[in-house]
Amino acid sequence: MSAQLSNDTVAPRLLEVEGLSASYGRSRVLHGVDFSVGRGEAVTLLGRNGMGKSTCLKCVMGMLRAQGGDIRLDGQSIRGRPSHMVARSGIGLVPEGRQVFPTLTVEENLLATAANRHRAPEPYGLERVYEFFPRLRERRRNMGNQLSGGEQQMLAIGRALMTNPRLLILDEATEGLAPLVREDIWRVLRRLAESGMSMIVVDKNLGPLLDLAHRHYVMEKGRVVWAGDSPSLRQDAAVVEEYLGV
Ligand SMILES: Nc1ncnc2c1ncn2[C@@H]1O[C@H](COP(=O)(O)OP(=O)(O)OP(=O)(O)O)[C@@H](O)[C@H]1O
Repeated sequence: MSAQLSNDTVAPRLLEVEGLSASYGRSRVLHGVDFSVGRGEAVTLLGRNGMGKSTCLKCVMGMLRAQGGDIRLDGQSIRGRPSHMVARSGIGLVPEGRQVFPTLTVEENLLATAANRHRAPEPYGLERVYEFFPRLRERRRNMGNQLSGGEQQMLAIGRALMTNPRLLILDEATEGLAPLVREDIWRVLRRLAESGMSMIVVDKNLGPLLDLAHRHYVMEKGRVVWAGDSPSLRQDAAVVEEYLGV
C-alpha cells in the first residue's frame, strides 16, 4: 500500500477516504477506515453483515456525519457536504432498497434525478440510459410500482446514471433478485466498468465481484483488515473463509 500512497501525493485518486470514523449515537461503528478508488477503477467493500460497509457509503454520500478523517473527491474534501451537493459533485448512489418513486413513470423517475446533475462533457440522457437498459425503454410509460424487482433495480441504476456520476456507488444492487435477473444486472455493471466508469460496489456475491472489480477492501468491525486485487483475493482462501464466511 505504501507505493500506492506515494503515488497519491503526485496525482490524487478519484476518491480518497482516510481515517474515517463514524458513530450512531454513542456507538462508534467506523474506526479509522482507509480506502480509495482510482479513475476508471471498480472497487468493492466486502465483509459480513454489520461490519460497516453501508456506513462508509453513507459518510461518503453525506448522509451520515463523519466524526474523524477525510473524504476527498479529486483531491478536494467533500466531508461535511450535504448529500445533494455530493451528488452534484459527481457521486451517484444506487441505494439499498432501490427507492424508485412509485407513482412516477419510468421516464419521470429518470428525469426527476437529473435535476441534481453533475456537469459532464458527455452527459447521460434518456437515450443513453435506454441503451444500457432496453427493458426500461419498453416500460418507460409504466409507474415505478408496476415494475418487477429487476426492472426497479435497472431504474435505480439508470437514475444514478442520469446524475452523470464520476463515481457510481452500488449498495446491494442484486439483493432479492432472481438468479437470471441478477445476471442481467452484473452484465450491465461489467459493461459500465468496461466503459471506464469508476465504481464502489457492495454486494454479497463474491464470484461476480471478483470478475467485475479490480480491487477489494475487506471490512471487519469497522476497520479494513485486508486490501488487494482480484487475483490475490481468489488465492487467499483464508481471508475469504475468515472474513467473508464463504
Ligand atoms: N441507523 C443505525 N442506527 C444504529 N446502528 C446502526 C444503524 N445502521 C447501522 N448500524 C450499526 O452499525 C454497524 C455497521 O452497520 P452497516 O450497516 O454499516 O454494516 P454493513 O457492513 O453494511 O452490513 P449490512 O450488509 O448488514 O448492511 C452495525 O453494528 C449496525 O448494527
